[in-house]
Amino acid sequence: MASAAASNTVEVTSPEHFQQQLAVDLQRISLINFWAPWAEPCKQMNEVVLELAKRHPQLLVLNVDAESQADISESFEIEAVPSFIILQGHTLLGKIAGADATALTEAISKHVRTPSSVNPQSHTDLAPAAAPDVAEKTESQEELARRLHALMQQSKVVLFMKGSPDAPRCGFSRRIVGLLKDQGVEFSHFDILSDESVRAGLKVLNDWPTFPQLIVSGEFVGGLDIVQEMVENGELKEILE
Ligand SMILES: N[C@@H](CCC(=O)N[C@@H](CS)C(=O)NCC(=O)O)C(=O)O
Repeated sequence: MASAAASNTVEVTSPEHFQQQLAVDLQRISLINFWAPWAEPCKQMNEVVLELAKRHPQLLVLNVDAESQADISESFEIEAVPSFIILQGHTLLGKIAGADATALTEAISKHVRTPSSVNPQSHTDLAPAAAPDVAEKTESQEELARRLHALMQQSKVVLFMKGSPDAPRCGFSRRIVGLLKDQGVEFSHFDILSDESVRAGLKVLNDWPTFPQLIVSGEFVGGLDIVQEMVENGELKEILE
């Protein structure tokens, strides 16, 4: 990583290396920073992590390149970068998804300063990144379907992705943005990480389990692989005419 590392910071090079680092002291609190070199929000959070490492010398900071260390990312169910895991030994204390510097700083202060008050949680106890609000809970299936159709028709080309075109939070989303920009396609976007109902609903509506999802004239076209193929065989240009 570009920033000068603090002495309690380690760049993880393999799952074995990761395990070795944790095993040195199972009482120690560690902060795992899942990041990617291409993601703008990670650059900003890497600075926050560096400051936290300096402020708390007893903390172990493990920087994990989420894509090159995919096995580690999968074992913590990391869906997007940046994401942070706080452990004591192998015990999960917390998970923070997204570039939320305040939440990360507060969580680290809590666990590092008062280790005896730590209340370990299991994976299932963890609050989701964004708790569903009341509107989400009370939205009926019909209302959600209407909202999804409206979102899919907000402009001729709509990209449902993780993050935004300027700050994608998944490599697949980053690549489709690059493809569309290379082709000079104008599009609007929706960050599915901001709305769990939209994320789940679109998978069902479009019968497609992943993101990105590209919509043209209100119709589902495909994910990254399909769009890549359509760029190569000229079909994307045809449907945009
Ligand atoms: N091969 C797929 C790759 C997309 C993919 O695997 N996306 C995953 C990771 S970003 C996903 O959306 N998983 C479901 C989810 O996160 O809700 C494509 O062509 O678009």
